Amino acid sequence: MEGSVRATYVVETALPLERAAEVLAGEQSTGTFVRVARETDDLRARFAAQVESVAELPPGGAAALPGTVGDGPMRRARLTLRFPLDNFGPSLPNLLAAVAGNLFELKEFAALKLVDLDLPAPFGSRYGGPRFGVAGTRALMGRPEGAMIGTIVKPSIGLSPPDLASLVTELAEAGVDFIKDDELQGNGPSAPLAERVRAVMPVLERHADRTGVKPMYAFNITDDIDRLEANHDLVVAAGGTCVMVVIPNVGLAGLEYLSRRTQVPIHGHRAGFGAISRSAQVGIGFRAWQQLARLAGADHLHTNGISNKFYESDAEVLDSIAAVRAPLLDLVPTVPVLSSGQWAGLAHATYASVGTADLLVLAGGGIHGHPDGSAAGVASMRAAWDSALRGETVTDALSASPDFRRAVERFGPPR
Ligand SMILES: O=C(O)[C@H](O)COP(=O)(O)O
Ligand SMILES: [Mg+2]
Repeated sequence: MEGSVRATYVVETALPLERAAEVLAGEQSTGTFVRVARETDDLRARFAAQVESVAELPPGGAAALPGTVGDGPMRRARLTLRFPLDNFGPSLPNLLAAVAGNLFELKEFAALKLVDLDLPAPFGSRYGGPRFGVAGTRALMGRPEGAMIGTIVKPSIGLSPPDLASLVTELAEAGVDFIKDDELQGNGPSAPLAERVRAVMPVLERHADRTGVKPMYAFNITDDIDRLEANHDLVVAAGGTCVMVVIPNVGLAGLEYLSRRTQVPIHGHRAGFGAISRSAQVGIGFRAWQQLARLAGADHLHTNGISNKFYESDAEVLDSIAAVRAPLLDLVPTVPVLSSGQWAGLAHATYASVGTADLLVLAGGGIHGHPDGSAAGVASMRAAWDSALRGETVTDALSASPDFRRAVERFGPPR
């Protein structure tokens, strides 16, 4: 099969950098720790991964990964390997064995993080990517332009289905575009998926009959793979227009399985992603990972937002949003989902940095924690985003919107 995959890593090692790169390339393609009998030059020429570039970086200063060997000074580098596509074919699980497999355990490396991927066209042919993306999501939620404003049900767990129905009624009347279950609310016995669907969908259907707009509700259908289809069907049969999965928990193969069958957009939550990405010394960076999630079918993908409650800096968040918006193998564009500690006061700064309204901006605490309640929280978000999109200043927005002014009393000064 023609073509190759380029994988870029940030590594740290006490070995000479070129030697370390060769170890990595050999171990992850044809080789092992010694040259073996049938590893002919011809075989290596066809299947061995090639070192494409090694660029030294300033030292990172972080502690070496456990078990690292070597006495020499640690050197840090960005290195790119090229893997023949023939080694694994356009299969995401098998690609991962090569570009993100045993290599994390090699003792020659004090740091090793996969930071980017360049995948050839056959991946786009095999994986359909998002079925709905930005345009399909906008059409279903009845928001042809402007920022898509959404919320997460909070409290995350504990609301009874009738309480949930009453919250959804308030949010729909306030003009929210999107509501989602929290990732913590899956199919627990206190509020099973089927009961949540039965509570929420009649509210949204009645609202749609009255207004012509059905806010999108992402039901969290995360579960074992053999339950995903039935969970999806339950939502769709009741008129639901979105399903959510926690991608690290169902895995790329689970997401892909669902994507082949789905009749509605898939909201991709990234809870757990921090375990593979937070360390600068080991794991997979968002630029690489988001490509896999998009190929496997994520219509919406969490990127965090600026000034979030997690560890990522604004620069990292903005890079993640840019990564999701960058074209990938002719796939339909995925919607970046800005979530985590978001509220109205971040709208102007976010829009100034990203320059697009093709975003799903979610505020949980930032809406339900509004001093005047959830509806006022939605109104504050809408006022701030509409103002930002009109090119006004935060001060303009504050003087025009009492709900935004009240939000500031609770959440502090806007950015
Ligand atoms: O699932 C999410 O995206 C988070 O629960 C965000 O919640 P928050 O807006 O209250 O931080
Ligand atoms: Mg959450």
